[in-house]
Amino acid sequence: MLSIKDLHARVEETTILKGLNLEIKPGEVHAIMGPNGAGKSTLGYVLSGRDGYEVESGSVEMDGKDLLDMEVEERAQAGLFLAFQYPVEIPGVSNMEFMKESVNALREARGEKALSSAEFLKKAKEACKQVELPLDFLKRGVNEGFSGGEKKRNEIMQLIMLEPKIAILDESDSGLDVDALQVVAKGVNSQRDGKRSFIVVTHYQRLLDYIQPDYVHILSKGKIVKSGGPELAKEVEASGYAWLAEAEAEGADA
Ligand SMILES: Nc1ncnc2c1ncn2[C@@H]1O[C@H](COP(=O)(O)OP(=O)(O)OP(=O)(O)O)[C@@H](O)[C@H]1O
Repeated sequence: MLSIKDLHARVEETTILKGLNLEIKPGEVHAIMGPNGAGKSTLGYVLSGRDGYEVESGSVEMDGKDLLDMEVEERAQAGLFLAFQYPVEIPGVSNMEFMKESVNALREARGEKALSSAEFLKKAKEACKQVELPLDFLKRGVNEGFSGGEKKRNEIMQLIMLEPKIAILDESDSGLDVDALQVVAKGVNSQRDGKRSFIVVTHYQRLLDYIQPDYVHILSKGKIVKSGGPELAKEVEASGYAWLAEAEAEGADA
């Protein structure tokens, strides 16, 4: 589904991703952990085609198509969903208008019929209920005045509505209280259908107690240096990242 090969990318003059490889098959959940500044958010931004992030070399294919060659909207139309670490506010545009436009644009791109207002509202109400957001949120400006936890619930609501093929959730546990964390995890789990894939960027093992990943990867200095199963997240929780520096020192000595 998503195949990242030897990806090198820079922001401004600094190369951040330095040979990143990652293969994601349909239905898989991959957790990405790693020290601050490792390049985790950069990976999400590069995949989503954010301005200012320049690919130097390597390739990213989604369902066999060159993702890096696509415009931002084309990436979304191809089925990529990126939940930003700090979702943007769009004052003056209601959540409802924004979501309806987005959902129908994607449905059109998939060759599906646009949802009528009534159909959209029904689906949106169900999604709000699922993430425990009051319906009033649909009338508010996009992310306007939302608390951190509300923004995250809103993102998961968008995920449920947009039905992407692959979702990248960045720092999904940042600032979330335990209840919100569980709501987010429940929302994600409800979208796991054996076909949809997820990349979950997290610092904390506790999120992975609720969202069971198939694979855990450690990103350090712009590349994945270790991959394993859920037990790898438990190791990180227990012993931090000191072993990374030791492994690098050993590598340098060898
Ligand atoms: N505009 C920029 N100009 C120069 N360097 C940048 C820019 N944006 C990000 N960086 C650098 O890129 C590196 C990787 O940042 P990134 O946010 O991807 O790390 P991260 O692994 O997500 O970190 P964290 O866990 O702290 O969120 C950092 O050293 C950061 O300072």
